Parts: sequence; structure tokens; C-alpha cells
Amino acid sequence: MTETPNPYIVDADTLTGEMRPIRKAVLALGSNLGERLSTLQGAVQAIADTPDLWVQAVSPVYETDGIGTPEGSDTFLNAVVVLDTALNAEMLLDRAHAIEDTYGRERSGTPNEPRTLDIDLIVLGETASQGDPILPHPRASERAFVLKPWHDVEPEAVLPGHGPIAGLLAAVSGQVVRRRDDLTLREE
Ligand SMILES: Nc1ncnc2c1ncn2[C@@H]1O[C@H](COP(=O)(O)OP(=O)(O)OP(=O)(O)O)[C@@H](O)[C@H]1O
Ligand SMILES: Nc1nc2c(c(=O)[nH]1)N=C(CO)CN2
Repeated sequence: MTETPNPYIVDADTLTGEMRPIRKAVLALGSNLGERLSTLQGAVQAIADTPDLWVQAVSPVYETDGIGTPEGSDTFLNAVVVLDTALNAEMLLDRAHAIEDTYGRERSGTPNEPRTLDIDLIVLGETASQGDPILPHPRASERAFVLKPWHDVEPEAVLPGHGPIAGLLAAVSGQVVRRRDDLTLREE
């Protein structure tokens, strides 16, 4: 009798090496210094070029008033990228910081200072963590510049610990976010 392979019996060899789950992640991108749109486009490209990461959606671009930014700061362009990844949270944050550095991000220590590029990790699957990074991102639930573009590409999304983003949007309706349909980010 020929034996049919049973997919539920995993050979020990296939468990050696690094087997990591694929999880959904959301990255929030922002820029209020320099060539904002081309910087965001470069960031999307760099994210898409990351091994073990697959971009699923890139949101529309929003022009947004700075929240908690120093007096006189320019408005931001914000967008989000939804992706699947086998990377863990620390790897994703390292990659985000490396991409920020490539685009000349400077850190003087002034809170919310103008920046060429900011990439925040908003969620990674259901992960809840108080480490570095903190997950979900501790201020995502109160930021229209994150929730609005995310809602455009994933209207049913849930922010773990806070609920559906559609519901969270009502509480941030006072924040000025304007969709810029004249600007688009290619998924690459
Ligand atoms: N989920 C997260 N995403 C990004 N950075 C995080 C996260 N959790 C913790 N951090 C830490 O926050 C530090 C400051 O990040 P950053 O300079 O980008 O802050 P910010 O963008 O100015 O402010 P905010 O954190 O309010 O968006 C980073 O060095 C990073 O280690
Ligand atoms: N509109 C807007 N405001 C902000 C932003 C941002 O990306 N957009 N980022 C901040 C710190 O990450 C603080 N305030």
C-alpha cells in the first residue's frame, strides 16, 4: 500500500532553524520637514524591500496639523502601511529606525520636533508589550493621523485593547486631517 504523507506529522528537521509566525503589522509614517512626499515614497519602497515582509496596503496621504509639536512647526504628511511579516517587533523597529536614518532623521531631544521621517510600529498581530517597542503604540488610539489612513485601507481593523478603529475615530474628530487625493504613494 502506498502511504500518503500526513501533513500534520512534522518531521523534526523542519522545526530546526528559525520558524516564525507570519503576523499582520501596521506602520505609521509621518514627515513635516524637507521633501515630504518623496521621503514617504522612499520609506514605502524601503519597507517593501525588507526581507520577510510583504506589503499588503498603502493608505492615502493625509495633510495633518501637528499634535503636540513645537510652535511654528509645519504640517505633516501622514500615511500608513499594512503588511504581513515574519519579523519580530524588535527587528521591525530596528528596520524602521534604519530607514529613518537613511532619510536624515535628526534627534535633538526636543519632543515632537520637526522630522524628515518618523516610522512608528502601531500593531504587530495581537502582541501586547511594555518593552521597546511598546505595543500597541501607546498613543495610536488618540491620533487621527494614524486612525484615519488606517481606516481607509482596513475599515474593520481593531486596535488590540482599544476596539474597532472605526469607533475610535469619533473621539478624534476634532483633529485636523485632510486627505490629499492629489498625492499618492505607490506600493512598488
Ligand atoms: N510602538 C513603537 N513604535 C515606535 N517607537 C517606539 C514604539 N514603542 C516605543 N518606541 C520608542 O520610542 C522612542 C522614540 O521614538 P520617536 O523618536 O519616533 O518618538 P516620536 O515619534 O517623536 O513620538 P511618539 O512616540 O509620540 O510617536 C524610540 O526610540 C522607540 O524605541
Ligand atoms: N499631525 C501629526 N502630529 C504628530 C505626528 C505626526 O506624524 N503627525 N507625530 C508626532 C510624534 O510622532 C507628534 N505629532
